Amino acid sequence: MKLKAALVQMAVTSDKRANLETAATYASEAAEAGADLVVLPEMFNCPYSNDSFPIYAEPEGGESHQFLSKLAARLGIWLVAGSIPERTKDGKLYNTSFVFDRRGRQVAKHSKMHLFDIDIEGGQRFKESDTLSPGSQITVFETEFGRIGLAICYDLRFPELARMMVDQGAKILVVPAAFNMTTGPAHWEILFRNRALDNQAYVLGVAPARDVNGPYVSYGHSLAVSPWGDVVEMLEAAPGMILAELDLDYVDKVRRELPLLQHRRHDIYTLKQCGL
Ligand SMILES: O=C(O)CCC(=O)C(=O)O
Repeated sequence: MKLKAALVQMAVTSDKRANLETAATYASEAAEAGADLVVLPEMFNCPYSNDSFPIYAEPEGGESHQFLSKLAARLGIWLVAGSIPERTKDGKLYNTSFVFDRRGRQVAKHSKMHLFDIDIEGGQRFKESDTLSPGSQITVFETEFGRIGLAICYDLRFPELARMMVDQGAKILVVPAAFNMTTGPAHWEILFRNRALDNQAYVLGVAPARDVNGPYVSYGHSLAVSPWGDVVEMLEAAPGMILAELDLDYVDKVRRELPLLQHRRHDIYTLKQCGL
């Protein structure tokens, strides 16, 4: 079974409505080209900054959520709606990705579990935990193509999380993300290829286009990696879209021929999900 995925590397501005419209334009183009699944970047409706998150934050069911739900229904696509700052009833903020099915129903929601607090000498600094709270759910959702796992940006650096999504049946991992000009050139492609190899899964990374005048300069380089670890397609820094065909039978073939997931020594070590 095959599905067509569209990876939308859009320019993100400080105008929320304009960002939603840009996402809709790409999604319409993708649907016209036969895309089954459209993926938007991390924080696609808001500048990536701690100053902006509280201002742009919305509850589940807010303006962006309604817009995206209608968009998915109108186009008849699966929509992994990048991420937006979400405000919950208790007033906390999360970096949250909503997923809508072809009828516009929300079928999943992932809040970034690992907050991006780094301070690289002479390079990137950021402290998401100044404004955001971490999510605590591992997110896998069911489609007619099988299960898809969802993580956000820095979450990708934690191989345990990817492996747990795969243990829950995911053959595709979708990662809205926004690496920067310090860690992007150094680690972006390696990490995506690593997770694909570790788990023999398709891994999709979707970033905002680079804006050198923005508060946070995105590395871009949205990419699709195959379960064999090949980069199927990768963009550079400019706005654009990848349309990639994902072959789920190929995932099965790679896992059958090189059965590393079955070769694990569960008698020696194990990965367990903690009760909350
Ligand atoms: O892990 C990285 O290097 C970048 C992560 C990041 O930018 C994020 O989580 O938003």
